[in-house]
Amino acid sequence: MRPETTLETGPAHLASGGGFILHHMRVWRWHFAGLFALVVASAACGVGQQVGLKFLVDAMAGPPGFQGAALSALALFLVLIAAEAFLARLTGWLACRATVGVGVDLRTELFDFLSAQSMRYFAENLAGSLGQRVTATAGNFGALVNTFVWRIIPPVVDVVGAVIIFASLDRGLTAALVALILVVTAGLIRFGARGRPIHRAYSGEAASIAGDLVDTIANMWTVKAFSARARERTRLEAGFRREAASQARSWLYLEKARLIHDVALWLLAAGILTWTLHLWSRGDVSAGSVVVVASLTLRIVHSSKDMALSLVDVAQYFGFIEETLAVIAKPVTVCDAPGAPALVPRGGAVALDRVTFSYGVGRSVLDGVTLTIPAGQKVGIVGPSGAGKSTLVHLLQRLYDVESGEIRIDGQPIAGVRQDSLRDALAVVPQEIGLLHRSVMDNIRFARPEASDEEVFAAARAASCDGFVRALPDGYATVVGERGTRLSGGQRQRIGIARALLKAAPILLLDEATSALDTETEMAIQAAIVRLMRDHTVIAVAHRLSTLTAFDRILVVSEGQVVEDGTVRDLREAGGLFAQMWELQAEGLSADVVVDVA
Ligand SMILES: Nc1ncnc2c1ncn2[C@@H]1O[C@H](COP(=O)(O)OP(=O)(O)OP(=O)(O)O)[C@@H](O)[C@H]1O
Repeated sequence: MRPETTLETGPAHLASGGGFILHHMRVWRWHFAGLFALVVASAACGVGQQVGLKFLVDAMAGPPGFQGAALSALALFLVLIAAEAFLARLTGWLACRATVGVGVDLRTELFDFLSAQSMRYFAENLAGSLGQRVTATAGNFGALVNTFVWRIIPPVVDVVGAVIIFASLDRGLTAALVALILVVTAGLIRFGARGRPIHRAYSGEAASIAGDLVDTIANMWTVKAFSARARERTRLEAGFRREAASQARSWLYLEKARLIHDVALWLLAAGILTWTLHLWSRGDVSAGSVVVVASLTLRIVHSSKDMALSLVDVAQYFGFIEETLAVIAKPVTVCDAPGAPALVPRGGAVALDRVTFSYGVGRSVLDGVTLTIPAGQKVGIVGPSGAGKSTLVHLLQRLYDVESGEIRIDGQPIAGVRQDSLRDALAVVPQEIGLLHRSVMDNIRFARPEASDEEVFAAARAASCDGFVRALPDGYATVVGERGTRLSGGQRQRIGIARALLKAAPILLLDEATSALDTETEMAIQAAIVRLMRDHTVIAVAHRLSTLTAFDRILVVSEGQVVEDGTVRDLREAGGLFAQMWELQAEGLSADVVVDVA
């Protein structure tokens, strides 16, 4: 047996938001290197314009005349403005290509990891919130790149340019500028890092209420049927308010950073301008130098106005991405053993050896079950509701790992083979048929994408669905609606059965697969299954006992144990639980009543 504690932690780069982002940026490294060079060059042109302005003012301070120094300064000024704009547009183009490219990679990898999670994980996490997180990660990455490209790198280049230009004018001025910038930057980075838990809490709250909203919308029938619109509205409103409160905390934190930054910038501008004017009054610097200092200072003030906010935004985007990784990159609890071989099907014999399982804390749902089903046998599983029948079907697919004991298919422990190969050997029709929002044809063919149209039609005929499908507005091309909502329950079941028959796997698992059908259709399908699956193993959970008469053997499950095992005739004669259930059904009562009677 493979203990569930064996965890697949996933690639190391999923351990942190930074590692995850860098890993994907590395794939597009030339794009990002080019992007960085373009942003720096474009911002440098902006700084160069201020120098052009200085030359222009200094030339104007000389004798009048539209030529020589004035003309060169004007030309420099105009060329740099055009170059800045041109480089900025190239930056935009490259940023778009790199960002959307990485967005695809990020979502694909998150989906890979998500789809490897166990069914327990999906029972614990709402699909809507998981989907929202995957989508938002690409959005957050795009926002992160945009923030760096437009709001962080340009002011940094401005500051570096200012330091270089100021150094040519006055050492004291330069030292003061560098000191102030270092203090402000260090303060903002610290402030940004301290805000991370606040932004992370907001992201968690946002994903959770988004998932809740999707869940409520998906179950709108239940909401309406129980006149719960007002109740649900109140509950969701409370969720929105909680999210709003954590959004406000996150937002106001950003505003605080803005305030600190504004004060620091005012001090910077006031100090620099006063000092430069002082230098000019002493005749140490030219009027052009005062202009370049003033215009550069204003440029820093403007371009870095949102710098504080941007740094905190970056912390917020990181917070979002890390929160997503914390949820999605959870260690996988049901995973393939390293180097696990593929299952080699040899007819479809199934064996359970002292299998014990529970869904968590609490009593065992299956308790030391041992049984052997030879290849090709047709086995019906019956028993009261909640007895553990579906759980048995789940464990055979290894949707969960058993707690103790072992399940073998054709002599191979299922925990020791690759999960995909195990599921290749099984065709399953679950209680709730999950149909995709695609055509009937695509849904049936999902089992075997290479199947011909004729094979699809044959499977549909065997599952008694060819007739009604052809009567649909677009026949086999009719789109079934989200989760198959445009079809009746019985129609969905029959498409699910056609899909499983098309797969023609060695073992067919049916979990109340015909419960929504009338008895006549149900019996016709069960007979077709027994006929078509002559050489395959069939394990069918059923409530309507009469439909199992063509089966070789019946297992009666009750309270996590197989309590009876034999043919329909044997069990009816034995006078046990099965015989009681049979009699009650013959009298028209449901099997569940037996639980209370027994
Ligand atoms: N995902 C789950 N998480 C926790 N408990 C579960 C889960 N699925 C089933 N259970 C519990 O396990 C027990 C067995 O459930 P199971 O679905 O196997 O019963 P069943 O015999 O198929 O019932 P039914 O005939 O009503 O479909 C039940 O008590 C049920 O509440």
